[in-house]
Amino acid sequence: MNSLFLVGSTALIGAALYWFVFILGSAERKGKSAIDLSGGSISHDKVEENYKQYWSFFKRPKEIESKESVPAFVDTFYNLVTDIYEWGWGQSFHFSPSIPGKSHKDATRLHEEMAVDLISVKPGDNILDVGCGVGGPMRAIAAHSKTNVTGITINEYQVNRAKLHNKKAGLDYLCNVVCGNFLEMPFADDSFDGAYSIEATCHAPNLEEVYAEIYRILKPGGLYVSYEWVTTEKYDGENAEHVEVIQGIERGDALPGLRHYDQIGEIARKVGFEIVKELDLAKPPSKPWWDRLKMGRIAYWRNHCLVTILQALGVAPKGTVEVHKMLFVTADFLTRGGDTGIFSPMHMILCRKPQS
Ligand SMILES: C=C(CC[C@@H](C)[C@H]1CC[C@H]2C3=CC[C@H]4[C@H](C)[C@@H](O)CC[C@]4(C)[C@H]3CC[C@]12C)C(C)C
Ligand SMILES: C[S@@+](CC[C@H](N)C(=O)[O-])C[C@H]1O[C@@H](n2cnc3c(N)ncnc32)[C@H](O)[C@@H]1O
Repeated sequence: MNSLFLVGSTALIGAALYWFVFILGSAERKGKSAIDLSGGSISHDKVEENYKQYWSFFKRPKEIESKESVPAFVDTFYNLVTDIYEWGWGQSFHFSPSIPGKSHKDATRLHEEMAVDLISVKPGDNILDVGCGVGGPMRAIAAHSKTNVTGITINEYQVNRAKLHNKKAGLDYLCNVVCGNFLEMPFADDSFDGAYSIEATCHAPNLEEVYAEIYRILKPGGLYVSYEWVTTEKYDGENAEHVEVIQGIERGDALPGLRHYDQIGEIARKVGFEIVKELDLAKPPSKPWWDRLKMGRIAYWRNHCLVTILQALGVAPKGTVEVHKMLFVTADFLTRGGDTGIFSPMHMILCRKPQS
């Protein structure tokens, strides 16, 4: 009787643990498990120190405004968050409008495919992914368009992750990744047929400099599309709640300062682009992009427990719990930005480099 009880309760605890770790929360394939969480290119014992260093940037706002220090600050951020993003969100580090009846994975892919459809490229063309992360969009875009995609990211750890995923997906013959700064790209003038950036150029202290670089590397007549993070027409700089939400988003997402939506077209024109189309993809009839963040709340709590246990066991580096907490708080600011309509992560701008 006693041994039957023991076997029964062990099986029950095992099943509960399995449910807690593997079933609870989003069911998407992430390709990264909690036991592999690292600090990117930062060594295990330096993660906590680097997290403190990340926060110290915000104590010296003048520094994150200077072009020279921003790439290092963004690089540190992505060393700290890349594994957590992949584990808890997937290989595409961006938002997309919810689509009734479709999974997050499908909605994400459709949002990515739309970018390459907009730049009207053909199979065999060479296109650039500006700020490519671990390459989720790049792989979807290469598979959909059969173009050769080169991705650039400032973070070396992401380069290695992206290359590994490209190989695993059998797409390394179309996808190439380089480590570099999008403010000074290692590419020749007029060398790409098209370019896109998905929620990446918001990290630039000066948008004009990235747009000028993209303009330089595009062939005349080439198209560039960007999904920009912006404050909308609803944002009021005198409203304390608005300011709190936007500052929260900037601090939790390594942003040197969010731009207002009406600055984007102006900057693109200034560097020489013709504006083909400009539209906030978050606006109705699109369904809320922030629904996914709201629905993930139970999973975040589960993740917090797991990260705490793994850090206590020495499996996850010291500092991981703090980084996870920061993201938890950021998710709330982003949701408030969406609910109030003062923020959009998908202000789309489609530009052409003139023929002459
Ligand atoms: C474009 C950028 C990144 C956008 C999003 C991909 C990420 C913004 C906030 C991130 C997350 C917040 C909460 C995390 C959660 C607490 C954790 O358990 C699992 C991962 C999160 C869901 C994480 C995932 C990625 C984000 C949604 C910026 C940086 C310009
Ligand atoms: C939020 S992620 C988006 C990644 C990818 N576009 C996606 O949607 O999955 C932002 C990306 O921009 C890159 N990035 C930010 N600043 C950069 C810079 N100065 N030079 C190159 N890449 C940069 C980051 O390294 C990261 O890969």
